[in-house]
Amino acid sequence: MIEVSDIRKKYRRKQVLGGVSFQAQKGQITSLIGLNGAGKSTVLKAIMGLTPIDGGSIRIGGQAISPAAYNTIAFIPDRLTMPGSMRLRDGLQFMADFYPRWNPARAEDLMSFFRLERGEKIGRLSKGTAMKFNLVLGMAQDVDYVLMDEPFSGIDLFSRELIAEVFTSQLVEDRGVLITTHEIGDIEHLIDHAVLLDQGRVVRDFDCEQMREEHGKSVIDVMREVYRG
Ligand SMILES: Nc1ncnc2c1ncn2[C@@H]1O[C@H](COP(=O)(O)OP(=O)(O)OP(=O)(O)O)[C@@H](O)[C@H]1O
Repeated sequence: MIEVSDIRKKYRRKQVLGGVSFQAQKGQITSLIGLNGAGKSTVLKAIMGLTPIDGGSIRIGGQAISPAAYNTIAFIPDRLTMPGSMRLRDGLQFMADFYPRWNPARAEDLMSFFRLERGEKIGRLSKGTAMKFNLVLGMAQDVDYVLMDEPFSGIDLFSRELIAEVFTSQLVEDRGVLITTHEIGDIEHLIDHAVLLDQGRVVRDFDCEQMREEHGKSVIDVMREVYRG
């Protein structure tokens, strides 16, 4: 489980996280939802140790964050960070050389699933294709948790559908997935748990099936209540 407890963060004088707490379980897809600027990316960066926090704690699999704990997580940022001059095959080789948890067989499966060409240059990929390759780089690691920052942003309908399909495939296995998004439509049917953020605070945190069964509400219904008042 990833346990985020009362984390706080200021950028200069601006409080961007005002005591955020939630949990993301292994074997579940948790979505961190919020409008632009709500603090979603900051939470992911805090979990990954990419930005310091001013208070609170983060535990992964019961341990405080440490280099060992990071071996159990893959982070998929909102854009590809590899140099544009590299070809996809070089990117895969880079991962094999530097990431001890890289699983080449799973990488092959994902490359076929997304119909990606190894000879293509990273710099020439369309936005959607770049995101698919980005997903390959994250999901082909043998880790317990995968964190994804806005994997659907700015991507055409059919690419979004294909990316959503990967979540229902065996490629996710029993990992814990934490996805940030402000466009819930594509993944509403896939997510198990929703955490709604507003101005750096958790305003709702619920099990999606339970919400449907007990209150007859979809995630979008709850979002309307929260964000439109
Ligand atoms: N490096 C930074 N320096 C100063 N302020 C920042 C920095 N990064 C983020 N912020 C501010 O922190 C707040 C939260 O930003 P964050 O990127 O976490 O939001 P988000 O929910 O991911 O938004 P979006 O959906 O637009 O990506 C915003 O007001 C943003 O302007």
